[in-house]
Amino acid sequence: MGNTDPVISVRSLRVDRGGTTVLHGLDLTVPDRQIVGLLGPSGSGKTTLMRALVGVQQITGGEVEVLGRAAGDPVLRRQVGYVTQSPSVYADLSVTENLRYFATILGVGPRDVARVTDAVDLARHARRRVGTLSGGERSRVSLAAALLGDPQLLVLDEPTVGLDPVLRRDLWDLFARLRDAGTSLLVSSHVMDEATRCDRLLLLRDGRLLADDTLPGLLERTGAHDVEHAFLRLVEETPVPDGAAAARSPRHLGGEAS
Ligand SMILES: Nc1ncnc2c1ncn2[C@@H]1O[C@H](COP(=O)(O)OP(=O)(O)OP(=O)(O)O)[C@@H](O)[C@H]1O
Repeated sequence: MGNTDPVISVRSLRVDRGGTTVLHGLDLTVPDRQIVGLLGPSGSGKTTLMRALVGVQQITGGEVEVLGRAAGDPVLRRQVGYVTQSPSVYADLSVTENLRYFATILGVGPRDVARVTDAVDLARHARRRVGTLSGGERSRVSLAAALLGDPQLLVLDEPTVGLDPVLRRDLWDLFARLRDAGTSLLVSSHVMDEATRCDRLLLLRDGRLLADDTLPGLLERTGAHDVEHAFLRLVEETPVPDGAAAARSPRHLGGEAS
């Protein structure tokens, strides 16, 4: 893979969950060494797309390529770090104990534990049990675990949810440092103002991509003054596909399997 190749390339991706189509033929790319924001309301399909990228989601159709390989290829295990929405670390172990445990699974050494502890600025809490840390500190432990294999790509599912503005800013500063050090990041959020921290944006709604653009490009194209209004304009402009209107009618509400 050359330096200018995208780190993620998705073609005609379709995913059905519980008998319902939740991703409707997505086409998108994520460039190397950028922070790409995956923005969309709750239920728009962000987690499903991320699961497909890391190879844990069964897909109905299309192709998903990550770092030049099919998503889920075992070689990608160390090259792609994935942080899910729910905590993936043990509350009753210390920061270091957690990281040593995941380092053993990945086959990396203690030097990497120290490296990632410093990267997320948790050295002073290294001996604290994770259960006693704040929400933001706990998120950083999960992120540190994802950084252990020195991944080329980080896939982060709503990492700032529930954090106060200061912690959110600190975490976005950390993402920018990781990007500057050569990592590519795909970060999902339903907080539209986090768009300002991203190099590019993917706007998702009801399992369809409304935009794949930079923030300035998106604002210019829609004539909106912020991403929230750009999103609303795109929703107004986008024709409702056949079947989608019926699927949203009250008769169908609550009838979907989960
Ligand atoms: N296991 C499942 N079975 C059936 N439908 C599911 C399942 N998991 C998710 N869905 C549905 O798929 C759609 C997309 O869900 P997904 O979790 O990908 O959205 P999201 O954008 O990540 O939402 P949030 O921001 O709330 O996490 C939703 O309509 C959801 O109800």
